[in-house]
Amino acid sequence: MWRRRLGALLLRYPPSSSSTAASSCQRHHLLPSEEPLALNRLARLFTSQAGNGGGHSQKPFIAFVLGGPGSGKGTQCTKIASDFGFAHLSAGDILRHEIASGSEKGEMILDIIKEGRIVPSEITVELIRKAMEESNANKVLIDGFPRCEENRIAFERIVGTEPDIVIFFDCPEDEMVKRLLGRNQGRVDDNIETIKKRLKVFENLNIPVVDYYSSRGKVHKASKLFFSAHNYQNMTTSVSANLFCCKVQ
Ligand SMILES: Nc1ncnc2c1ncn2[C@@H]1O[C@H](COP(=O)(O)OP(=O)(O)O)[C@@H](O)[C@H]1O
Ligand SMILES: O=c1ccn([C@@H]2O[C@H](COP(=O)(O)OP(=O)(O)O)[C@@H](O)[C@H]2O)c(=O)[nH]1
Ligand SMILES: [Mg+2]
Repeated sequence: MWRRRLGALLLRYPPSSSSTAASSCQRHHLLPSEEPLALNRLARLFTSQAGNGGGHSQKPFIAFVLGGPGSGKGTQCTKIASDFGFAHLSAGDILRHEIASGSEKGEMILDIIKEGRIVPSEITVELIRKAMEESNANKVLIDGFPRCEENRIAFERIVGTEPDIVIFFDCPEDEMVKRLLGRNQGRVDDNIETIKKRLKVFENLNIPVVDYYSSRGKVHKASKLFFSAHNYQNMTTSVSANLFCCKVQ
């Protein structure tokens, strides 16, 4: 793993396309703090990772994707993965896959998910590490992880690296509840009792992770763009590009 370079992204999104991104943001009336930086900043972000010498070119570019339950992480990751050529690793999906395997570990994970609690870090990190290795990708979105500071510390210890960026979906609680109740995927945790618990866990344990990475200048916040069903249905490549550029100062 960690072998291929990041150049493909730059070839696909040269700085000259920045006017498309800018006009797209104007259409969506971003607040000043959420205005996109030029696309060449995005290009620089990736160039600096790709050009960081032998050591760095051997590890993938890692984006943690965080946000409350129902904030749109999975939906947007699918788009970003297809627009930017990232592998999309959803921590929740990986855990549900373990449940489906019928293993003893899976039974324990199911009990935890039903209650909206967080699965022990060693289990999740090991499953993510394996999935990263199997994907052999040079750009990875890790969706819905780390859920708490202990998760974050375990990832850094076991995988031996930090994320390059963190994308944070900042969505109002009432909107998240509405979306979860309408998700219709037959999930054991999309019921109002568990949703209330998940929202508490998000506030108390996940927000500190966002704050930690904010203080390290790694967080890119996406908010207004993703609230309306209209924007959601009309999401385009340039909007995904803006997402990467809305950096929290
Ligand atoms: N911007 C949006 N507007 C309206 N509905 C959305 C939007 N983004 C996602 N959804 C819907 O909300 C639900 C939760 O989205 P999902 O991507 O699964 O969120 P998360 O992974 O953060 O829990 C899904 O049914 C999805 O289709
Ligand atoms: O790193 C993770 C990711 C998920 N979960 C558990 O899996 C559930 C569903 O996670 P997922 O990311 O699928 O939910 P989403 O936020 O996308 O609705 C969470 O509530 C947790 O119980 C966990 O323990 N650790
Ligand atoms: Mg999800």
